[in-house]
Amino acid sequence: MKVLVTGGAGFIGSHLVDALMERGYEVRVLDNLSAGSLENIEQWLGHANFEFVKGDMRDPEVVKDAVKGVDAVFHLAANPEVRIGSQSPELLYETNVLITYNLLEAMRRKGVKVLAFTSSSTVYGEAKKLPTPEDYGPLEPISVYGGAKLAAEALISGYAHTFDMKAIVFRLANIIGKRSNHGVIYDFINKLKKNPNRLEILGDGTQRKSYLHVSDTVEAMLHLFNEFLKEDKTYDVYNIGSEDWITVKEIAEIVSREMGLNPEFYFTGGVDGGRGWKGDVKIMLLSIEKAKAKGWKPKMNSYQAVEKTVRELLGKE
Ligand SMILES: O=c1ccn([C@@H]2O[C@H](COP(=O)(O)OP(=O)(O)O[C@H]3O[C@H](CO)[C@H](O)[C@H](O)[C@H]3O)[C@@H](O)[C@H]2O)c(=O)[nH]1
Repeated sequence: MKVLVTGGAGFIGSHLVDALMERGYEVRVLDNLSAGSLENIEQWLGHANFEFVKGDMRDPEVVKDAVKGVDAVFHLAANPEVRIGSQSPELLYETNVLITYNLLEAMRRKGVKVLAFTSSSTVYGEAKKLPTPEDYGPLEPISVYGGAKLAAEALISGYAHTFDMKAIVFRLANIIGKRSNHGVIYDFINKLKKNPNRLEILGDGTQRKSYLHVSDTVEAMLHLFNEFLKEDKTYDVYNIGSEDWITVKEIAEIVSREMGLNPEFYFTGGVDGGRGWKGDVKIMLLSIEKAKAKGWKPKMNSYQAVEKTVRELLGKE
C-alpha cells in the first residue's frame, strides 16, 4: 500500500513514518518543515520505498501533486500550539482547516478514497463527562485550536459521505515522547536549563490531563486504521489516550528529579481560574473503551509516559 503522510517530518508524523516503513508500506511525506525537520526522517531518505516532498499545503497545487498515486492519506500536518489561538487565530484556521479542505479537494479530484486524520481531545472543550466518550456532546471547544480541529473533522465527515470516501478520525490526548519540540515537558526542561534554581509553571499547576507516549499512539493509529479498512463504514471516530491523568505540578516534579534538581516552583496563577492560557482545558481524560474493544490498549500510563519522555528528551534513552 502506498500512503501519503502529511506532516510526516514532525513529531508524531515521523514516528508514524518509522512504523509504516518498518511494516513495508510505500511512504511519501509532505511537510513544509515549519515545525518538523529532516533529521526526524533522516534514516529513510534515499530508501526505495520512501519519498520526501517539501511543500506547503496552503497551496492547493502542492497538495494535488502530493496525493497522486497514493492509496491512502494520513493527515497529521497542523500547527499544534493551542496557546497561539488568542494571538493568531488565522494561522490556526489556515494550518488546520484550510489545508484539510485543500487535501479533501485534492483527494476527490485524484480519486484517493481513504483518509486518517489526527484530531484532538480539545474538540470536547470542558467536557462535563469524564472520561469523555466519542459520542459526548454537544461539542463546545474553548480554544480556536479545538474549534479548528472540530471544523476539520466536520469537513472530513461531509466529504467522506458525499464522495464515497472512508475516513477515520483520531482524537488524541496530550502526546509526548522523543522528537517533541513543544509542550509542557519540553518547556520545563528548557526553563530549567536556563535557570536550575527556579521553575515557572503557567497557571496554578492543578491542570490535570491524560498523557500518552508517542509509541503507544502510533500503535493505536495503525491498529485502528487496519481494523477500519476491514469494516463497511464510511466514517468513524476514536479517542486515543491513556486511562489516567497527571497534574502539571507532578510533571514539574518528575522533570526536576530526572534533571537532578530541586528548584523553587513559581506559579504564575494564569488566566480564568488557573489556566496556563486562554483556551487551556484544565481537566482532560478520554474514554478509550471503543479503541480497547478493537484490541488496542496503551502499554504506559501517564506517569510512565512522562518519565520516559523526560529521559528521552534529556538524551538518557
Ligand atoms: O511552560 C509551560 C507549558 C505548559 N504548561 C501547562 O501544561 C499543560 C499542557 O500544555 P501543553 O502545551 O503540553 O499541551 P496542551 O494540553 O495545550 O496541548 C497538547 O494536547 C492537545 C490535546 O490535548 C493538543 O492536541 C495539542 O496539539 C497538544 O500540544 C497546560 O495545562 C499548560 O497550562 C505549563 O504550566 N507551563
